[in-house]
Amino acid sequence: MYLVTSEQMRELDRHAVTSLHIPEIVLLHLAGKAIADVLVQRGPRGHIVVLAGKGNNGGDGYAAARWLKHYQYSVEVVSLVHPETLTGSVALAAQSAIAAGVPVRVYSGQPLPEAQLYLDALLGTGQNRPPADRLLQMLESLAHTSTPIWAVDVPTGVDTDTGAVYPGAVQAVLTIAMAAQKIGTAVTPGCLQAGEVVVADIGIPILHNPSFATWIEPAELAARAAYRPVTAHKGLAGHVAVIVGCLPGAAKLAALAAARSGAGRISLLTASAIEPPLPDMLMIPVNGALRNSLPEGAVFLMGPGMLDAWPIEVVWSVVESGGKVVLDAEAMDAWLSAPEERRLADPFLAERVVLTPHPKECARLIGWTVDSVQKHRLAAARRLSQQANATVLLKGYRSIVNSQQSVSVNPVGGPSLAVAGSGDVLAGVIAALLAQGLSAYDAARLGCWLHGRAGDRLARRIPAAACMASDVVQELPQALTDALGVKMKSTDK
Ligand SMILES: NC(=O)C1=CN([C@@H]2O[C@H](COP(=O)(O)OP(=O)(O)OC[C@H]3O[C@@H](n4cnc5c(N)ncnc54)[C@H](OP(=O)(O)O)[C@@H]3O)[C@@H](O)[C@H]2O)[C@@H](O)CC1
Ligand SMILES: [K+]
Repeated sequence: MYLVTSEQMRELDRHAVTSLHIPEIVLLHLAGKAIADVLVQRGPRGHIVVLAGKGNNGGDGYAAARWLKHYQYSVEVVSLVHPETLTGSVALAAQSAIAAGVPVRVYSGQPLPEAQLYLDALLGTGQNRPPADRLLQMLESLAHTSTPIWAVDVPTGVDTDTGAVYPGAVQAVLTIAMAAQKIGTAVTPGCLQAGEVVVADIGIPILHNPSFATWIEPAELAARAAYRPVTAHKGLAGHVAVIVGCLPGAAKLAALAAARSGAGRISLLTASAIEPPLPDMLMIPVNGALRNSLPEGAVFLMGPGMLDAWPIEVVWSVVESGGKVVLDAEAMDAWLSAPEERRLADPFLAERVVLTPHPKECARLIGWTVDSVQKHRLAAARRLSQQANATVLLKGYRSIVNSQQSVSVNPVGGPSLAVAGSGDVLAGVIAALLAQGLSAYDAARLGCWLHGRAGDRLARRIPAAACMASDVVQELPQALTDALGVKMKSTDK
């Protein structure tokens, strides 16, 4: 499922209006009907107050009010501007609502009328600045009400394209998105304002565009990675080589996760013996230079528990060896410390190298504050992907995977994963998927989905506060079953 920006949505709207000859007012009426229909199915039966702005988002609101009136609801509109000042399709939608008997009041700072539900049709994809003046005043009074709010398309005060949240932003329990979900409501912090998002089909075709962001949908990726012919042997499922740092526990967790995610063979490259030994893994002792011990054709995982155990040049030589690589923790810093011409030398590096930063690491690597990374997660992931010339998985709720022009958002995962060692598990899963033939982008996408799903499964049995990273490893086989669609649909969170 696609996640679109305001510009991409405008392009789709334009296509519907100009190429398919669907008048804009028809789209507004269809949007209004879609909103009213969701309300009939899921909303309260009492008085509905529609808060309408001057643009087409307000037009959707007027059209919804007209439909609600038609369905014999008690409904009124509170408008930010005088209806006579409206122009174009929104003016037509307002006239239609008024003609149908919907009362319209102009907001001038008075208390909002009591309601069972407020419908936020103030601003949608046209918002281009933080709310101010009268609008901000209305938003502040909304912030103090306990009445539920549903947002039309995008909650007012949430940036459609970045998910940034402005002061006063509407806190919705439900957002009804027209034709496609807007990306700002899929990523944090915007998704936290949007509540549940329902996409309404109002007849606007979603023409495929390779630059659309998408939700991660695991079924096809999982089927590719997990396919085993009857003649399968371990050599078909690749080899993951985990390079052990000074904290071997982290590498062990990653190796166990790789084993539970389908890697055919797993080796631990270590300078000192690991006790107790892991029976399912091969220990490769490193005596002298690491680069002389690297097994051929393996996918390398560096970073978990590494601290500064290996010199920077070792990380560079592993990345430049031509194989697939997962870099986490300090190994990412080592790669980013390579001179730019070295980092950018291979134009296909992002197809085989994955970085898995959490927000603090991402901030350190691109020189932003953690706060700016968290407010602009899409931009931060893109920046790091460009700077590192690699696929980047920015961890955290609604993880983002960015590879060159492609962006995906992970719909699953939650607080049970916020535990030490969880990132090591994730890195191990991704390394296993790379070993099974997925590209860096696909392995990062399926990896974070499986990891998130394992965490969500765990959360059904154990409170998030009591989850351990090794518990997540135990859930990985079931998460893979889910991804393959055997038990649950991919969209079932
Ligand atoms: N087009 C179509 O075919 C369809 C559209 N649809 C619906 O229309 C919505 C998009 O409508 P839209 O483009 O008219 O923008 P909208 O969000 O209503 O804003 C209006 C104007 O407000 C202004 N403004 C901006 N920020 C502001 C701020 N902070 N505080 C105060 N004012 C601010 C700014 O104008 P400015 O003041 O800058 O001149 C802006 O132009 C979309 O989300 C969907 O709901 C769908 O039903 C399908 C069919
Ligand atoms: K809105």
